[in-house]
Amino acid sequence: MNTPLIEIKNLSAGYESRTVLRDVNLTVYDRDFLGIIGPNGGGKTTLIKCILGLLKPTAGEILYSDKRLAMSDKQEGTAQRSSLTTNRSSLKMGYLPQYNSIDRKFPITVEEVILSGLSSQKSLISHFTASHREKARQVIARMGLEGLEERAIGALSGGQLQRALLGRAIISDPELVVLDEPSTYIDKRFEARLYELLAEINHDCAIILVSHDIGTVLQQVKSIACVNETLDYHPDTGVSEEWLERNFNCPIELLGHGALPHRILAEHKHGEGCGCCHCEE
Ligand SMILES: Nc1ncnc2c1ncn2[C@@H]1O[C@H](COP(=O)(O)OP(=O)(O)OP(=O)(O)O)[C@@H](O)[C@H]1O
Repeated sequence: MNTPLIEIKNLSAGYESRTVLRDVNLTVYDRDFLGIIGPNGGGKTTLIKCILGLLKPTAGEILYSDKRLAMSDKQEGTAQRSSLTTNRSSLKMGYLPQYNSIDRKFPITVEEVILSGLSSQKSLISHFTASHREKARQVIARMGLEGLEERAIGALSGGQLQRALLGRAIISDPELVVLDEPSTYIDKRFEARLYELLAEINHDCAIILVSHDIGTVLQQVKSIACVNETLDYHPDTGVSEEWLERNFNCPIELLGHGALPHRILAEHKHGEGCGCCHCEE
């Protein structure tokens, strides 16, 4: 997993005149499983938007892996150039957006949502082929959505909709999948399956997972970054409570609880720079 897929250098970003991210540096590797945690409003989604090209950074740059560059150097026997480029489309990415950003009234079925993950593989006016539909059928089965193919997304439960959106994110066999809070609205039964699926996908695809659930994230990922205006990267999951507290500006304790560790916040005064979830409620 030593080949960089994405290199973020000295990135700053924000909205109008407000800077949300400052001087962020991060490398995401081939088959990495990077967890992104951080307090509410710390800039996690903003970072993802920059990676996906939905928001232009105000400073710095993002470089993306281009396998074709590396391949052509190999075939031509020329010296290997850097296979990183500023061209975002050189890297195949899938994206599962935050649940609350989805318009559930949009008249589209489960099968259509999943197929839409293959839109870049056909022209705007051509139809999906039989092999596209077969791929969608396999993804629907993998997501446990059989029987719901023709159902409109407005008539799905929150968990079913999340699964349809995850199907859309992975149907194109991306090199990187970005998941923003994937377990929100997913029931406990499917949450275990979700992490199994992610482990399977991770055999040949890198994953960036944004989550508030620190305990679960630490169990699943290979490396971790905390975003709170700046980014603090940890190459493995052996983070200390001190590391978490420094990054969250808030006391945090990690507890072992059965098979799943979880977090509690130690007694503290809410407000005034405290970024803990409770203060947002
Ligand atoms: N489109 C926007 N226009 C203006 N400000 C925005 C916009 N989107 C986000 N922000 C602000 O930028 C800051 C960072 O937001 P962002 O969504 O990146 O944080 P986050 O870490 O993902 O938060 P959460 O954990 O609550 O999802 C917040 O203060 C938010 O209000």
